[in-house]
Amino acid sequence: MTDAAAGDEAAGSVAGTATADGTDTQGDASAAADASDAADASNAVTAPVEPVDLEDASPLGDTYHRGPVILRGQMIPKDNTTANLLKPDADTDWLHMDPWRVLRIQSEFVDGFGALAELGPAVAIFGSARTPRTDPVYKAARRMGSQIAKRNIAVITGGGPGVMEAANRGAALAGGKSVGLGIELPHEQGLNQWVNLGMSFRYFFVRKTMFVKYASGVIVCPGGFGTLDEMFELLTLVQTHKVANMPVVLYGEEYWQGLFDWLNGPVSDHGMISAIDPHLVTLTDDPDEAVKLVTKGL
Ligand SMILES: C/C(=C\CNc1ncnc2c1ncn2[C@@H]1O[C@H](COP(=O)(O)O)[C@@H](O)[C@H]1O)CO
Repeated sequence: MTDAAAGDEAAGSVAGTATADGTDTQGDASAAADASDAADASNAVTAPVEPVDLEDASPLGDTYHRGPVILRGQMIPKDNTTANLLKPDADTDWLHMDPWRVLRIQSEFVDGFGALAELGPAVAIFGSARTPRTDPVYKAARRMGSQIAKRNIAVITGGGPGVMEAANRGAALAGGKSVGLGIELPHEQGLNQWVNLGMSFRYFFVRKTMFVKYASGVIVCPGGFGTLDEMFELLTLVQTHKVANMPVVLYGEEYWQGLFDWLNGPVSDHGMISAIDPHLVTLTDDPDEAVKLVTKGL
């Protein structure tokens, strides 16, 4: 006999039901009597017993409810959710399963929104994690970070090395808000030392949401897959009107020209994109012009 059945017997029901909690109720035919019994337990002793319609009883025995799902016979679990909750875990596999992961993702969104809600106007600077400090692009990114901060606009980067460090460095040394939204990567050192408001994310997609939600313009410096991913995500969201139109400035004409020739050439000729709005994406070699363009509406 299952726990559920044992509970039903105690309740004096022929075809009782058991909840996922392991608390038992009587069968459907006596549901109304159940409700009034619950309202006044003392009446339950003296109230006349309602006749149970045996026709309604399942030949499979008790019904076990788990939310909208019902289980009968051999499908009824031997334990119940409350017992599972209270049971000490020898096996921790559940920690790595999707339902639990959903809560971690949710908490990352909550932390991110909480950290950035009062940031104010901001511009994101994307670019390679590998740019050496001696590279002219590093110098340019540092200048752009500084110029943006001097306009009282926060600078948001991926918080890593290379272009990210340069932009954060410029912003922090200019006395501005220098935001680093880092990503947890094995063997990586974490946020660069020039970040004064930082958070490390486990999930790339949560972190990308933060860039898009809190930046009102973006400067894209030369970079690889990470930079391209961030730029194309933004362009896709703008194109599909999921986010408001915002200036996207590509720093480094020679570096980017080939990609945009290809987009405006074969990709457009095959009808895969409509012509790129020249107001949306601008290429420049001048860090000051990049800053002017990206901060125009702020
Ligand atoms: C691979 C190296 C460092 C990785 N560390 C990163 N930290 C934070 N953000 C990163 C990192 N790597 C990539 N990103 C993000 O992508 C963009 C740069 O990627 P790319 O492939 O180098 O173009 C950047 O905007 C970040 O948001 C080397 O030490």
